Amino acid sequence: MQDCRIAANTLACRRGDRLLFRALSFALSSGQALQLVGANGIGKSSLIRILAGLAPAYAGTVERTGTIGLVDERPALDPHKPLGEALGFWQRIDGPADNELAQLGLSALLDVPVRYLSTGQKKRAALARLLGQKAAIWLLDEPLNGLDTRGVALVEALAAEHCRQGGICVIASHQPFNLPGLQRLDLLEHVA
Ligand SMILES: Nc1ncnc2c1ncn2[C@@H]1O[C@H](COP(=O)(O)OP(=O)(O)OP(=O)(O)O)[C@@H](O)[C@H]1O
Repeated sequence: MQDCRIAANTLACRRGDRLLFRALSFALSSGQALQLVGANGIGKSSLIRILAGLAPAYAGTVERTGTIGLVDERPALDPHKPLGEALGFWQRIDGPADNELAQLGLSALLDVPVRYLSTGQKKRAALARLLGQKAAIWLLDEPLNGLDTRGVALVEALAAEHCRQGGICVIASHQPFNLPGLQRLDLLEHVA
C-alpha cells in the first residue's frame, strides 16, 4: 500500500447554532490507528464526516494523502437489490473481490435483498464493500454496532491487518476496540 496520511489541524465543528468542538488536532501516518471517544451527541460522527470531506469544518483544515473508505450506519448498497448484485455494482468500479464474502460470512446471503439483512449482516456487507474498495484510510463510524462476538473479533482483526499493511484507521466507537497501538482522542477535551 502507498504511504498515506491524515491530519486534522485545529478543527472546529458547528451544527445548527451550536459549536460542538474546537481546537481539535491530530496526525496519523501509515500503520497508525485512532479511536474517537466521547458521549452521545458530542460530535464523533460529525468529525468522521468532516474527515471524509462530506461536511465542512467550521474552522481548521483536514489534510489527506490516500483514498478514503467510509463505513457508517448507511451502507452504500441498494436496499432493493439482492446482496450479490448490490456488491456487484461496486465490484465493477472497485475491481474484482478477493475472498471478502466468505471471510465476512456473507456467501450464503447473496440472493437476499439488502433491506432484509439483519443489522449485523448489513454491517458485514458494508465491511465487504470497504475491503473491496482497497482504500488506504478507513473511517469507521461505530463499526462494531450490531455485530456478535465473532463479528467484533473479525472487525478488530481486519483493522489490525489493514494497519499492518500500511493503512490508517480512524474509529468512532463507544465500545472498547482491541487494536495494537490504538491511540485515543476524547472529544470531551475539545468541547467548545
Ligand atoms: N444536520 C444537523 N443539524 C443540526 N444539528 C445536527 C445535525 N447533525 C447532527 N447534529 C447534532 O450534532 C450533535 C453531534 O452529533 P453526532 O452525530 O456527530 O454525535 P456523536 O458523538 O456521533 O453521537 P452518538 O455517539 O450518539 O453517535 C448532536 O447534538 C446532533 O443532534
